[in-house]
Amino acid sequence: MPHEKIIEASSKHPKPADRKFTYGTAGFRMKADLLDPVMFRVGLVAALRSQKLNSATIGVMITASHNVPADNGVKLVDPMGEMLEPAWEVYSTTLSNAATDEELAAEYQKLADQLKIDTTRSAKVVIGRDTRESGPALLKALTDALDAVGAEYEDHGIVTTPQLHYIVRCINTHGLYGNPHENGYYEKLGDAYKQLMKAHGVKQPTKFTVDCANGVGAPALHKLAEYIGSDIFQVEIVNDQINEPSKLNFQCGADFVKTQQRLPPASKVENMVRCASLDGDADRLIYYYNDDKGNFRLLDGDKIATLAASFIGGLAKDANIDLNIGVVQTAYANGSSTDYIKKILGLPVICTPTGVKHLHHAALAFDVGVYFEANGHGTVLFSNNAIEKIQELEPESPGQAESLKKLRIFIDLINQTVGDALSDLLMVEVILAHKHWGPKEWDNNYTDLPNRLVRVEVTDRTVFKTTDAERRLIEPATVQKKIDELVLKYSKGRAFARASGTEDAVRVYAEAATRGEAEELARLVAEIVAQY
Ligand SMILES: CC(=O)N[C@H]1[C@@H](OP(=O)(O)O)O[C@H](CO)[C@@H](O)[C@@H]1O
Ligand SMILES: [Mg+2]
Repeated sequence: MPHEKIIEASSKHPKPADRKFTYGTAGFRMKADLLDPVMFRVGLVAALRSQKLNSATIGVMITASHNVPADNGVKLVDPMGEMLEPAWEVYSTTLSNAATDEELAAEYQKLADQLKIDTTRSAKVVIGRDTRESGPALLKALTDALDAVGAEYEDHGIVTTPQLHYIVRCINTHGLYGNPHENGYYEKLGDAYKQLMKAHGVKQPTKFTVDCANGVGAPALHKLAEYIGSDIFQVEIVNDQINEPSKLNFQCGADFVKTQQRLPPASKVENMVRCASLDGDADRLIYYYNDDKGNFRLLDGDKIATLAASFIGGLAKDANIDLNIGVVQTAYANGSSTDYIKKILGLPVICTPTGVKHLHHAALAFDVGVYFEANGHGTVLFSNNAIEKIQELEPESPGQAESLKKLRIFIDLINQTVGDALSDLLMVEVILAHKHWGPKEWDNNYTDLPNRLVRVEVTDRTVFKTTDAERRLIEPATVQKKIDELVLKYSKGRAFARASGTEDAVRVYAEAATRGEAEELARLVAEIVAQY
């Protein structure tokens, strides 16, 4: 029992008395200078998690995604590369809030006893971090904890968040999912892309621009592009200044483009050229372009989801294989995208609360579950049943054989563990090349309803409680009735208000038939919310 070692090591990473930490939607995330004690405690949790799961390898990713450079954070990755099991979010919160070193050691033992964990068995952890300056010091706090409890660990250095998720799954499937390192990731995705792009009748892709948010996606995309080769992947990489930490996510990246609805100032592109932006840890992707009149056009997570669903549905049809394909969205999805999926693609749509763990879980119900949040967080999940069907079906014609082969390769192209901006980028490029589409043709699938997302400061956001996948408020009691009355006044009007899980605010979303009505509906709903 490493009781004394935990106390001795923890004393180097004291918790401030006035701080309460919570493992939220995306792990722990805060100002980097507050994170040291949390990192130490997360190390203890990771070791316990591994020991609980028969010494399976657990991932620890040090990142704060699209947040400002002064922030950092940490999230745990479960053995199949998925998000941490929710019950362990609570355990992580409890350990992180132990007031003293002695209390921490006691809470550690209490958790081990409660979960019947043999703390003498081996614990295995792999670590990754993004490009933030605070990363190395936080890594030390983490490894101090792992050393105190005798855990084995491998530091994979600066990698994207999805790459760490991929590495964890590779290790725990003994290489079945792929070679458990960064180069294995490039080989797996790059080989799939090359095979799909060299298939019969595929249009050679034109050059496009990718904004890497001055984050870890930049070195990763450079390496991926080098592996694939410029003959079939012509990309101009911008905002790749990872050696200037203050530039991370600054005036660039997927979050900037989605929220500001404009090009990053540093991106100089001609009209009708497709562009993409990653976020700071490369787990979110947004496409966009300036149309022939120079107007900015966003191709967000909804557009990526509908493109993927349409292509996979078409491949399944041509392969004459019966797959239950569905799309998972949140309330933020544009109403036009939901209508397109249901009425044009003829596919079911499930709406879940915000947060990829909810969408990921819902997508598992399908043979092929396409899930994306509007902000570009998402992937495509193929169930084991679907993979077996695709692998085993005997084609009866050359056309069917070709489509089945593409479906099989497509499974390798997509990171099945978590939303992955680089994997999603390759997927979009493959689909556009197969359809001979540019951004305009893609955009023409459906037209977004004008919409507005507003951030409202309130006294206490926790009084706002929702139901029906966060689409309706149950508390404060009168608010939803007022929203409903307002919505009725607008053609194609829709609006909702929900407490943010990552910021101290309430978010209001509204859409309507015209830009003016959407803005007015959002403003009026925000005024109601702001009274609380
Ligand atoms: C409108 C919006 O983009 N909300 C984001 C944001 O959640 P909020 O609960 O809305 O703060 O952060 C989540 C974690 O990154 C992400 O899953 C979600 O899509
Ligand atoms: Mg991110």
